[in-house]
Amino acid sequence: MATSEEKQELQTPAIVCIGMAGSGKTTFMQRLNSHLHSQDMPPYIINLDPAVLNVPFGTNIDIRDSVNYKEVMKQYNLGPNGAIITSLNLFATKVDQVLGIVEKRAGAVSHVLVDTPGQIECFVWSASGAILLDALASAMPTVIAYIVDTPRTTSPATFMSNMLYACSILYKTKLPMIIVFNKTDAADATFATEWMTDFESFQAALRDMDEDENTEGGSGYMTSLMNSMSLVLEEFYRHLDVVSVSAYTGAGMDDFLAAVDKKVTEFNTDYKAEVERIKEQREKEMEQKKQKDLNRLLKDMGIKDDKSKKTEEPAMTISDAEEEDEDEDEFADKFVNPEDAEGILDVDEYPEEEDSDDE
Ligand SMILES: Nc1nc2c(ncn2[C@@H]2O[C@H](COP(=O)(O)OP(=O)(O)OP(=O)(O)O)[C@@H](O)[C@H]2O)c(=O)[nH]1
Repeated sequence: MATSEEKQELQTPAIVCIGMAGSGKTTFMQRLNSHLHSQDMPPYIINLDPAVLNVPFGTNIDIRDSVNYKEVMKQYNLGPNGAIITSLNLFATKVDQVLGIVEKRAGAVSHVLVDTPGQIECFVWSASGAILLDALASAMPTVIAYIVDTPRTTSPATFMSNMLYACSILYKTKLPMIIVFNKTDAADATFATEWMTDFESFQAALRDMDEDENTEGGSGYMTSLMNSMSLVLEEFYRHLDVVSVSAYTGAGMDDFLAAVDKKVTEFNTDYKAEVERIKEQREKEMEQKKQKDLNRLLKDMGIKDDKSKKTEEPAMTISDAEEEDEDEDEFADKFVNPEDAEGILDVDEYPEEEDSDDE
């Protein structure tokens, strides 16, 4: 892994694509990938969706090479969402390894692109999602691209729900966010940018919705609730950059990259200190918890074996406990896809890393 000095120098942005199922994350990544390649700026690509069948572009690290989603479902008797969370948990046990590879590569690429599962909550609200995002953010400027399906967001009620979701992700991840209105070839996103910048225009849309009883949410209560919510969201909108793109036609890709550059500056000035503080606090808490658990274990084992020997000869030593941790790692290793000899490491790329970058 890179030293802390190298870490400070690493300015390659990581773009984490998050969005509701079908919003176009994968297609957007595909378009961004080809756009960057066309400008001689190849990115580094990570797929964190264990359940996706086909990824229409080459990936450098793919969770599916390390964790067999269907096997996880079978062995743990889990449904689709539980299996996604468990697969991410297993993958997160290797976060140091993954980060080591990304850090080595990141200096030679323009961007690190990360695709996530469409089941947003499985990633954003899971412990493993937080671990993976924290790890990325501690290594390089990390930006969330929240992809919105524009044609499906034209009603004020759906628009507000989507923005509230984005708002909760911003506060959960504490990372700079760009709202990407995708599919603008099918529906122009001007209405959305207007609603976000001009409170009056959103109020007018709400009034129209209220008058038309056939539209969703056309009740007085809903309109009044949304009126109040939109006031709350005004503050949220101030922290965002908004771009309109079409993953199909490629429109808006340069605007998106300009917004990323802006967010990288913001990350370095406003977010980095907070990310470091959270990381330190989490490490401290984990260390305290580990120590507490170990003390409790030693105490329990001592009482069980021989009370008089308790202080002189504990039944379990720290190294025993560490061995137990290693056993847990071996357990996680079993989920590494046997077809991939290198486990979590990209087979094509890992061997050449060793010579060139190790110093
Ligand atoms: N018209 C139009 N359709 C798009 C665009 N981007 C994606 N789509 C379509 O939207 C659908 C979903 O796209 P995906 O890229 O699979 O969406 P996703 O968010 O990755 O989906 P999940 O991984 O299931 O969450 C597909 O049918 C795409 O062809 C776009 O810019 N314009």
